[in-house]
Amino acid sequence: MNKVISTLADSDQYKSTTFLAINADSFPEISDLFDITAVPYFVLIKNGTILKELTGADPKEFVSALDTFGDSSQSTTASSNADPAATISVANPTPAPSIQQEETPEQLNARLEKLTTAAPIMLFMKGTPSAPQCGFSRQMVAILREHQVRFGFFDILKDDSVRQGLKAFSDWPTFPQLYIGGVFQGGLDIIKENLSEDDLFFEHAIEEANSSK
Ligand SMILES: N[C@@H](CCC(=O)N[C@@H](CS)C(=O)NCC(=O)O)C(=O)O
Ligand code: FES
Repeated sequence: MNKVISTLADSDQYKSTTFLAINADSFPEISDLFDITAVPYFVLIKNGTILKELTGADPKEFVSALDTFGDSSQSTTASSNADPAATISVANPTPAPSIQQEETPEQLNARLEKLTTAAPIMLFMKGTPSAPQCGFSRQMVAILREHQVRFGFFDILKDDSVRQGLKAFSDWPTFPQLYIGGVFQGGLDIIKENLSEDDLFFEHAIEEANSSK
């Protein structure tokens, strides 16, 4: 999405749009303001009003939102994103369909597919990296930070469908859960074990994910 955003920012078509990217961890007051519970997260703002909030890495959806709301008048798009070596930002989950329209298992599956690939490395955790709600999630964040791994996250406490659905999706009953390149890697114990066998586990897993694209 970083590439998508910078391409759009450079194009003439969106020259009246301001693209801003922040590392949510460095600006907790902004993350709090937008109630960010996942990352990456995008907010479309015009004349001080939030028009749309998006999560996940879906360039088509992003451009279509821009085209729906953007016009030649002044508009601003804030995109959350991160500095290298820092935890990323934010986000409300892709909102589940409204209550009248119960989410079907297929829709949930599609949503999980998107969420698990929303960033190259995605952590599904209890709480947020800056405020983990469980020791296991806290430890996973500490390990990722110690290895200077840049990651997106999703707070499963904010969405019970994702919390329960992901257990079946990954065939793993607990959180935290780490995904690299959309591939489930394991929970805390597995990641610790992988690191004890290979200090460069993250680098290798990322390489593997890139080469199988
Ligand atoms: N040994 C586990 C620890 C994680 C764990 O036991 N998580 C529990 C308690 S936080 C959990 O997610 N339970 C299911 C749930 O809360 O939905 C690991 O390696 O990740
Ligand atoms: S929330 Fe109780 S052990 Fe994680």
